[in-house]
Amino acid sequence: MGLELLLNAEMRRADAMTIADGTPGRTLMERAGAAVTAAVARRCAAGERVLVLCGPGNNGGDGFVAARLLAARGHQVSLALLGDGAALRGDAALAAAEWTGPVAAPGSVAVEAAGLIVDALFGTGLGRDLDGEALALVERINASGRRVVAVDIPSGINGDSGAVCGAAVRATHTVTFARRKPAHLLLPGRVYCGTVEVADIGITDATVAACASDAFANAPPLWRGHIPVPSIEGHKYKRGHALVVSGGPTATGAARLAARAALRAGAGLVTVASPPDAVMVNAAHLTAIMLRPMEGAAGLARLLDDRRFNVLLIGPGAGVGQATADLVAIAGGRQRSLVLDADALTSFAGNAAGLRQVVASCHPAAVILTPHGGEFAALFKAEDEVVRAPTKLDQARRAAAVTGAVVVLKGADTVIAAPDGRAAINENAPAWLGTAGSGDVLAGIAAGLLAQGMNGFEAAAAAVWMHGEAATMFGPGLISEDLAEVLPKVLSRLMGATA
Ligand SMILES: NC(=O)C1=CN([C@@H]2O[C@H](COP(=O)(O)OP(=O)(O)OC[C@H]3O[C@@H](n4cnc5c(N)ncnc54)[C@H](O)[C@@H]3O)[C@@H](O)[C@H]2O)[C@@H](O)CC1
Ligand SMILES: Nc1ncnc2c1ncn2[C@@H]1O[C@H](COP(=O)(O)OP(=O)(O)O)[C@@H](O)[C@H]1O
Ligand SMILES: [K+]
Repeated sequence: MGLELLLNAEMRRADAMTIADGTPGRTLMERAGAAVTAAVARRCAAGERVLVLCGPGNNGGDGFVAARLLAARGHQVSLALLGDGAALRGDAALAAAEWTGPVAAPGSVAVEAAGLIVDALFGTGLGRDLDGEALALVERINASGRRVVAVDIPSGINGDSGAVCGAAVRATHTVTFARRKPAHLLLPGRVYCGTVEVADIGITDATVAACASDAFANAPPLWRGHIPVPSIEGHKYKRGHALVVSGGPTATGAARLAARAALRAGAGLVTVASPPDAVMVNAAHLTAIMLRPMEGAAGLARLLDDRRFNVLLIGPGAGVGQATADLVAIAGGRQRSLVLDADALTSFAGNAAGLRQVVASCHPAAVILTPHGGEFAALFKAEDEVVRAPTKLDQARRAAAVTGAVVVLKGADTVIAAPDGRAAINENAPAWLGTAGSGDVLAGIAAGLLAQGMNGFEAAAAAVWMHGEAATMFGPGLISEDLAEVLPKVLSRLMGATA
């Protein structure tokens, strides 16, 4: 199954195209119900009690199909319908007509008595917050502690944003169709889904390609072909030289974390540019990484006269204020690839337009911005269309469009967005990656990949994935210093897979 993600409207279009191409909607619903049935059957012994809760739309239709097929397999199935059976329309009405068992009202069923619950209340058609009977039912499902298989999306989760609309079913497993939706990856939706399975219901890859809008799950097939593989004929200068700007004497560690990650990610050389009063602190801790003194923006400008510095990373430990904004502006005018993180971003709080100018002055070199949620909110506080975008995916995409940079909006569900509209949602970061300094390491990995000539979007997406993978491989107890040391294992797996 491809990595494309389908928004609600795109999924509706894919359904409609498939129907127009000759597969009746009722057939799609039958396949969807069959996939749910198989998922339930894998979790329940024959004869076990299954409660199917159906809603008023086609999600409920899938539930009626599953109920019929589960009963035919010998399960004890009871079914409740939210709303009036006579109000069912289209395929859902046809599926309901084939269910010959009783249809109960939700208020009259003992949710706790079920071995497993099938949640077929709402899917991609959820139109507003749950209230009244729907809200009460979802609360009873969650209080029951029963296993729940959700059809398409746990009811109450918005498929585009992953947001909880009033309340949402906490599923143990979710069966979705054709491709995953953003809500299966974005928080909080992802944690409500349990495990997620994608069932093929006959929507072709060509139909998905025609309907999808360049949003993907972040995984190696998106960028593996761009990962630089060192050549026997190469040398260190062919692998790029990253310059990482250090903070003052009491704030040098962040730059060194980033510098080491850039070197481990494969940059041929890495130099830390240090304020003069921090040079001895940095010198005491650097070995393979080189060190140059740098006095303010004029000092940075002089260093950048050396064309071999092809990537610059500013932000970790830099301090918020005009001095850091000046460093960024100087770097921008020199057409080098840039990674801007942390304080470099906050120094442009409310001034995304200023950052846009810097990005434009780097062209055609790539610029990657790596804000966490707080830095993002500060940077874009004057850009209504960014901060008010309805989903994290939209926010990152609009931020990329506004600045012209690749934006990495971090979190457990990091979104990477390019100005051309491509976007990826990351899902491999373990919770223990949220540790002091791990963002500095991410910025360093991105700089290391850019130094080797990777394009901005691919470098950013690969960096985020490698960062998550390194943390997963290391396991709990991780501190930021550990991340770069696991990168060789991550890289050799990636390169092994290209061979
Ligand atoms: N042909 C198709 O379009 C297919 C659709 N499929 C299923 O159909 C689902 C989408 O069906 P629909 O578009 O009918 O949408 P849903 O079944 O997700 O929900 C729409 C229905 O719920 C009501 N509703 C929405 N929000 C509500 C709320 N907060 N409180 C109370 N009522 C609310 C709407 O008025 C409407 O009746 C998918 O998630 C998938 O499960 C599958 O059967 C595959 C084929
Ligand atoms: N709960 C979490 N689960 C997974 N990854 C997380 C979690 N919290 C934070 N991260 C990741 O950890 C990194 C933290 O970056 P950042 O907030 O800049 O921290 P720092 O400033 O300490 O370097 C980001 O890559 C982010 O995506
Ligand atoms: K559902």
